[in-house]
Amino acid sequence: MDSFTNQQLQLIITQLDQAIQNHDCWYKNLLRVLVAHLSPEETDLMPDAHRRCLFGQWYDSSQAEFIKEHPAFISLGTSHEKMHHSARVLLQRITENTPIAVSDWDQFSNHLESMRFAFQTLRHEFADAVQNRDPLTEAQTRTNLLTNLSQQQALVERGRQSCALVMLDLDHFKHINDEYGHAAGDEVLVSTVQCIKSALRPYDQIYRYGGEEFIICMPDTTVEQARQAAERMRSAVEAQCFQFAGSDAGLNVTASFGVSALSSSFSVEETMDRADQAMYKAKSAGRNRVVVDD
Ligand SMILES: Nc1nc2c(ncn2[C@@H]2O[C@H](COP(=O)(O)OP(=O)(O)OP(=O)(O)O)[C@@H](O)[C@H]2O)c(=O)[nH]1
Repeated sequence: MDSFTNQQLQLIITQLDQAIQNHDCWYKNLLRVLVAHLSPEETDLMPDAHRRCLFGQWYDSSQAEFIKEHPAFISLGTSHEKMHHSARVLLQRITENTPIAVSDWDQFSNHLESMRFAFQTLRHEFADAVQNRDPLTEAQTRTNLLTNLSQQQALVERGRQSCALVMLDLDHFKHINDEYGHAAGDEVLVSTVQCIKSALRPYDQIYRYGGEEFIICMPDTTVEQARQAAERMRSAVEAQCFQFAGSDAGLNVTASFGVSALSSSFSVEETMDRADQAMYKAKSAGRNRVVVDD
């Protein structure tokens, strides 16, 4: 979800709502045809009926391109296709003027239910992502931080994977606000989060922990790998160059990083504390550096 912008998330929610509404209309019409033995829509009898309905057209369109790889979206497509195939079986009975078998109706109902469940799951996931996002930086808020970290710790405890936390804080950020204004400070925050996200893997998660402090959860990552990643982030942040009124030569910002392993030896809260302490050691040692918790 972190790879989607808020605008993309909002757009997909609107499109999903529209798709749900369209499907309800399609379903009402299907019932009408089945109950009153009317002639079915020709497109509903075609083997690729799932591509011809309004939802199918949207699903295959470039509008939905950016969520094509999302597992819940793929599962929605599968259940939608199955639902159309079983609806076609029912409609064929109407055209042949033969009774509908209860098993065929049950199969259709089950596929319809799975499809509606997939719709709701996807919508909920996207709405949840929007709700738990910091509107300025689009990093996640702290709402699900402890729950998500506890889940990661459970995987670590079962020996499934390693996991590392990286705490980072912009250096002398107050000076940027004081010297160039709050809007300039905001721009630095937004750009820095973008810059850090582009250095992360899709399943790493970045949370806004405080004003200019962020915490990154890196699943399947050892402390050494996290240190190297933090080092890459540190130099990417430092390479940014901002142009604000009064900063003719361009303004560079830096950040200090603390790295700690999420293990069974310490609680999630203690691990965050240790990453925080490592980050403060980086500040005390001169800032713009990465310190690993020892
Ligand atoms: N523009 C902007 N500033 C923010 C936001 N949230 C917090 N801040 C500012 O971030 C600054 C943090 O300052 P300090 O805690 O003194 O830290 P610092 O200046 O970065 O100094 P060090 O951390 O010691 O390097 C304060 O001036 C806050 O007002 C925000 O959303 N936007």
